[in-house]
Amino acid sequence: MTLLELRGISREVRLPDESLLPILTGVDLDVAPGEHVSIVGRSGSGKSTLLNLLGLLDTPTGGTYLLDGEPTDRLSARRRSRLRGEVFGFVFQQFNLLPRRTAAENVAAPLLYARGRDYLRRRRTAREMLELVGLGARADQVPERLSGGEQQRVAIARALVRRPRVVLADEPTGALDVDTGAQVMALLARAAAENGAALVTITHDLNVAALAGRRFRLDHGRLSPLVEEGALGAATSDRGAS
Ligand SMILES: Nc1ncnc2c1ncn2[C@@H]1O[C@H](COP(=O)(O)OP(=O)(O)OP(=O)(O)O)[C@@H](O)[C@H]1O
Repeated sequence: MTLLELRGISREVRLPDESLLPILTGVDLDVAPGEHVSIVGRSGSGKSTLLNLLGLLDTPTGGTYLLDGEPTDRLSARRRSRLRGEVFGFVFQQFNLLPRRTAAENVAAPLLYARGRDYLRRRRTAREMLELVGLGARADQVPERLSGGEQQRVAIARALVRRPRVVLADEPTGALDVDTGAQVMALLARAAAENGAALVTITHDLNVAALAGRRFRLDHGRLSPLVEEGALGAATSDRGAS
């Protein structure tokens, strides 16, 4: 069963001079439950636009996006918003933590909109998620007291706290040094797998992409499998341009 299915997706924007700028063109992508997919591409290739479409933060201008086999273009705004919170967890390059809240409060924040038991147990669940990312002892620290790698681990715990079926990670190691980034990425992949969540990582870093079971390359809005040595080499040379 396919969880996410993009068929011939395009996304274009209208510029002030009324011309249309294509950002994504004819994108086909399937993501199965629990699998890890990575998408590499240079700056401006459309990576964030694609991730925003997958996460129901944006809508395509052409093609079909099926979630659990259901076309997403027929969803009401209310159902889109609910599905976004239930199905997806997001990890961003800049962590996006609430500065005046503790790590535990940041992780519990998505559960403030939950109901019943999930809401009532939110503090305990948040601490369990912080244990999962190795930060149980730092639960009461505010973000500025944590290193960049630790802040991203808090963001990972927050992304997983509602048990999403898919984690969408946009340059999750982009603000970290190489070694910390590698550790955080390995932890993200393990934590997503332990929670049974699919993971879609977009990155310009081939080492980050290499952890995924299936890898794709986005080039000028077109998606293709990243399989050959030549393609890997070409993507590596993009790093300087990002
Ligand atoms: N609303 C918009 N209006 C005009 N241009 C846009 C809009 N959204 C995106 N773009 C352009 O589309 C291209 C793709 O943007 P996107 O943010 O998806 O790229 P990216 O691959 O994530 O880049 P980066 O790695 O630098 O974040 C860019 O050239 C961007 O300037």
